[in-house]
Amino acid sequence: MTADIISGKELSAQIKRNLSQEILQLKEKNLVPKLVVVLVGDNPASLSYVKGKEKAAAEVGMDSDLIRLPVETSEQELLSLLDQLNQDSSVHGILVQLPLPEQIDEQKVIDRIDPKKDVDGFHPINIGKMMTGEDSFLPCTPYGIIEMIKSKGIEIEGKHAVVIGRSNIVGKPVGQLLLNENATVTYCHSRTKNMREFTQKADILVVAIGRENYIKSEDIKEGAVIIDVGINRTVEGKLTGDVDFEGCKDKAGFITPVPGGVGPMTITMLLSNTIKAAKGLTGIEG
Ligand SMILES: NC(=O)C1=CN([C@@H]2O[C@H](COP(=O)(O)OP(=O)(O)OC[C@H]3O[C@@H](n4cnc5c(N)ncnc54)[C@H](OP(=O)(O)O)[C@@H]3O)[C@@H](O)[C@H]2O)C=CC1
Ligand SMILES: Nc1nc(=O)c2c([nH]1)NC[C@@H]1CN(c3ccc(C(=O)N[C@@H](CCC(=O)O)C(=O)O)cc3)C=[N+]21
Repeated sequence: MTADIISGKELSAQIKRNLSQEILQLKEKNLVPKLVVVLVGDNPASLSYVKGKEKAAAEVGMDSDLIRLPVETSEQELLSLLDQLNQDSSVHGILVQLPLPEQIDEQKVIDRIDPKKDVDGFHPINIGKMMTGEDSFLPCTPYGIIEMIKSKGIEIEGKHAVVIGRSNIVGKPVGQLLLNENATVTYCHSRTKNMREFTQKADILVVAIGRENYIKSEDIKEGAVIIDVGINRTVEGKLTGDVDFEGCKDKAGFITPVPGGVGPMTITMLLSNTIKAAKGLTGIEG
């Protein structure tokens, strides 16, 4: 079997065309959705993601601002900035790039963002609503993954979905969204024993660990849907995922590449959430 490759790049381009149209309509009603990204410090990987977000916002005609703060910024300074952005009615979406320097408590920062502007979907209010199935901002990476699976007409209901990784930003919420879609969900993590027994039974396998080539063809089931979230840089400086793509592509039914897979979808869903925030805050519809 040769897997059907789910291109996040192509699906993103399609979705962004629709988002551009929607923004044109909002602009006719004098609403220009605006995203503000806050980056503390100068981690090169973070800077490169943040640049990607700005570029994508410009592509769809959205306003965006990047606020860069020095690495020694105090927690109080960042919280005060968030209070200001929460108050500013021209700002619809706020994203604080993670990870933050160690003097800053990440959870305190996330908790301070107005849930109506929380386009990352990390605020406890939005996480709670996601769990109960209420309308909310869905975390961008998990949201993008569901859209990728659905774009291929793959049925999620009744499937055994296995998620490797249990971070608050990827693993936990992607399992919850798969559960909301009526999959049977298993989480694996660093304390899981005999992980291969789970991965080999997965109809849908989501890998979000951060280790190059961790999942190999012998770990997966024939015909499975393989979603590779990992972003790793090889010693040669190339981007690569957590899955051995070459080894798995002849056994899987569907597989996502890195780059060009989940990453671009994360950014696209961020744009989609920002439009949703702009509409929700102003009551203006496209
Ligand atoms: N494409 C995209 O849009 C995005 C990609 N990423 C990438 O996805 C990857 C994961 O990110 P994130 O969730 O933030 O990472 P974290 O480091 O926060 O979490 C990693 C998770 O993987 C688990 N884990 C680590 N090693 C193993 C192992 N050997 N076996 C089983 N489980 C293991 C950890 O388990 P435990 O909890 O027990 O420690 C933890 O739950 C990274 O490569 C990151 O760069 C992240 C966000 C967006
Ligand atoms: N508050 C917050 N929200 C996030 O959503 C968030 C974050 N912090 N911190 C870091 C992670 C990581 N992340 C990525 C987004 C896009 C790509 C992406 O577009 N990757 C391209 C490659 C980009 C390149 O070439 O460097 C791809 O996979 O094709 C990757 C990773 C969002 N994150």
